[in-house]
Amino acid sequence: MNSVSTTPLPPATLKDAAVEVKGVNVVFHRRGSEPYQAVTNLSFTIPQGTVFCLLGPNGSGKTTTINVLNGLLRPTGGDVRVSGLDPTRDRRELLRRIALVPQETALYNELTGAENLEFHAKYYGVAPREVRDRIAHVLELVGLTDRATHRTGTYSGGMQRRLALARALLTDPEVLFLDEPTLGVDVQSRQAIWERIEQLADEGKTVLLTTNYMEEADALGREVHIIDHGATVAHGTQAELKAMVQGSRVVLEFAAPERADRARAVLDAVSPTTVPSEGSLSIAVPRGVETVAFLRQVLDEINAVGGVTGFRFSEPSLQDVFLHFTGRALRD
Ligand SMILES: Nc1ncnc2c1ncn2[C@@H]1O[C@H](COP(=O)(O)OP(=O)(O)OP(=O)(O)O)[C@@H](O)[C@H]1O
Repeated sequence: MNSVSTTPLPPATLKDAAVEVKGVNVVFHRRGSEPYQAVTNLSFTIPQGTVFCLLGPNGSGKTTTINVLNGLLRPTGGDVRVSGLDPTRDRRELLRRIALVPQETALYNELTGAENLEFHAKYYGVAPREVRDRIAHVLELVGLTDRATHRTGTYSGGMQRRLALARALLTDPEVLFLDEPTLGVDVQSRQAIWERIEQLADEGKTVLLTTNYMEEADALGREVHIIDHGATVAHGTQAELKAMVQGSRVVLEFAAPERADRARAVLDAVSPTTVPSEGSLSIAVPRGVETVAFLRQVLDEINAVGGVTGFRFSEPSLQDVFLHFTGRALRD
């Protein structure tokens, strides 16, 4: 499942690049306020048949980038190609080759799952003789065959997201854009969606997904591109990104979340901390001669706060990479 690779990325050639983004800028002009630069000099290439994660906090420009790629938004500057097409100029042709799963699933809650798919298939011109088979196929893919005749208003959030994915697959797209595909989804559905995404890439489809879940970016794909305030923070395979962060981390577990909060206030002065889960803190430990002195200082500080119930070392996560480059946690 986890496709972390330690080998460097081979350069994508123009021939096998499904998505190319070069120096893209997006500036929004908002009435009564200064122009707002939502995307700054963004560049990346996605080879065909791979999964690519755009990881960033809320408001970092992920949806804006997706809108540029599917031709909804013309960039202020830069160059974009999707399946070799210019998304705004060749939008009609582009829409035949791509599919988008937006954050809002926009299903018809009064219709059943199968009826939602049928409506979409007809709207997007799937050949009538193929509609039934395609619907059965995509329902099977997302594991919703047995709920096909139920109204989607009765589906859980995770099931609605899976149906939205099925809907996008009806037209057999070459490239799929998934905007935060597991936002607010339960753990089981999340796992099912991750598996489908990897399977799609194995079948030759190209998938760009946005997320602000670092676990998602860790679990999926060949390359992660981290953005903040619309600009690139770092990019590479998961292993390459983690290798950019020097040293191990110490994770401290506390008896209660309030204790962890108090310790964080104290320890942030020593080294920026992250919060892997409520009631615990993760602190970067410098390598080299200062390691022992650093650990002694941390232990002295938390001894004063009290309430520590556990202590372990851990290797860097993508959260740590984000913290390393921006000075703050992804989800702060
Ligand atoms: N049409 C618009 N006009 C003006 N500002 C906009 C417009 N669309 C987005 N923005 C601003 O651009 C920034 C990036 O927004 P965007 O929706 O791309 O972020 P995001 O990373 O997808 O966030 P989230 O994770 O919350 O979905 C935000 O500050 C947002 O308010």
